[in-house]
Amino acid sequence: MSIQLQWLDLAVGGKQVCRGLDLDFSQGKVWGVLGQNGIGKTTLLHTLAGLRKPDAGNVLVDGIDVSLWSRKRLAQKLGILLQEVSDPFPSTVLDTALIGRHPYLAPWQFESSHDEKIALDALAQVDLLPLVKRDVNTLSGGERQRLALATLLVQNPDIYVLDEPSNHLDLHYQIALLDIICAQTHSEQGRVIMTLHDINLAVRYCDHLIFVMGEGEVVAGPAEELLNDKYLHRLFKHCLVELRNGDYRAFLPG
Ligand SMILES: Nc1ncnc2c1ncn2[C@@H]1O[C@H](COP(=O)(O)OP(=O)(O)OP(=O)(O)O)[C@@H](O)[C@H]1O
Repeated sequence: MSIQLQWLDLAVGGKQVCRGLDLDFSQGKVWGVLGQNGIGKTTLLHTLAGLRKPDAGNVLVDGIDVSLWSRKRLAQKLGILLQEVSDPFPSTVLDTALIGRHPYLAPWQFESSHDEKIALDALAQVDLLPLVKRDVNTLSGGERQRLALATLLVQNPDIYVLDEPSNHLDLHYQIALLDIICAQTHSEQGRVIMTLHDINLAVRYCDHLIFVMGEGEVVAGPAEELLNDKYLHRLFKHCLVELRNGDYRAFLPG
């Protein structure tokens, strides 16, 4: 499946996020969206997932405007991790993970043992099997984030749109979960598009980057073309020092 932005204009809260943005996500597998707090990264992600209308231009999924897809068909192709999840109703960890199967069920159809096996496999991947019967409202922040990512694995879309997937996760789970999610791009259609604040996670995982600079300016391209002083200093409004050890690259605040 393909996803493209065509002449996208987007503004929120009086701020221009992008202007005339053209982008074809088939050029890369794992895309990182970076920029300062409040610059419009979440707004951009919500727009490309069809949760918000652009001011002008289009988001095309398989060549069709995202607003014309049925939510159910779109959910089989594209899954989004929101920055904050809320659980207004009591639900177990397993029942929450099973929500990922809803795009594949008919109305009023109950989940089968096959659906449950898919959910249990995903919960095992994020080390939540011991907690399957727990109420989601009792989970820690990191456990809840692992459950949200497991629910997306159950949904199994081609395109993962992730708003700060490393939120609440300790170092071990940041790497473990991003390894699992990025491994989903092995198929021809597989894509990950994620906002990140940690430049070193972006260096580690992203082959393409989108820098949201402010006042409508967006720079996008292969990571190796964008990871340089010219852009990073402007992006972070802070000087960064680059460390290299063979192929390993890291950036520290100067
Ligand atoms: N409904 C709204 N009304 C007014 N302003 C809004 C609304 N929604 C978002 N904003 C503002 O739009 C700007 C962009 O918000 P957005 O959540 O896209 O930023 P972000 O780059 O994801 O930020 P962060 O890194 O802090 O998560 C922010 O200044 C936010 O306060």
